[in-house]
Amino acid sequence: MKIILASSNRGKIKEIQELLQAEVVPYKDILGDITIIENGKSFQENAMIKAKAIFERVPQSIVLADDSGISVPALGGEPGIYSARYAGEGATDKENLQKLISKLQEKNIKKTPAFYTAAIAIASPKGIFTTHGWMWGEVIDEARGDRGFGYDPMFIPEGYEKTLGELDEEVKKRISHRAKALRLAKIVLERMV
Ligand SMILES: O=c1nc[nH]c2c1ncn2[C@H]1C[C@H](O)[C@@H](COP(=O)(O)OP(=O)(O)OP(=O)(O)O)O1
Ligand SMILES: [Mg+2]
Repeated sequence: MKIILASSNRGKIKEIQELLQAEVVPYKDILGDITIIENGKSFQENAMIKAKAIFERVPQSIVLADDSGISVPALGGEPGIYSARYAGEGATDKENLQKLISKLQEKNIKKTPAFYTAAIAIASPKGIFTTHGWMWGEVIDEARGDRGFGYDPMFIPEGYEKTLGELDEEVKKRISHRAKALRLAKIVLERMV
């Protein structure tokens, strides 16, 4: 079964290709660049917007989208659904990470609880389905290590002492928000054939 991935984030594409035991093709390989406006009010809405935008252009296919981000309760839940544009529209991963580090530093917070959320949407001829996954841990006021992507160098998962930038990639594959949401998505995909 071929799955079209409605994402242009390389870190996500790599993780999803490794986690789903199926042929996963990024939409850009089929359709080229498309601008999708993520103006939903939740991770779930944004995942559905992305999945539908690609499905409309390739009907009869199976399209999977991921909308995700990190939330810090001590900062009122920031950046949440705005994670990709925290440092402004078109900001890089490094700029967003630096902005979150600066916010913690401004408040003299060295370490505070945080969680990642992933919403997966699957658009298919059988309808649209969504799943979620979460990963709890803490964020720190500096970046350590260069594994993973996005906010990973400042995120320490619960039960560990190192950041996802430092930990073996196998750890993230086992416990991440995306891994958990994809485990549920696989159950949906099994019923597509
Ligand atoms: O496991 C993760 N490890 C580190 N950072 C992460 C992770 N998961 C999401 N994030 C961050 C990256 C980005 O700042 C935002 C996702 O934003 P989001 O709109 O879903 O993705 P995106 O714009 O990068 O790619 P696309 O929409 O094409 O899938 O949250
Ligand atoms: Mg996005």
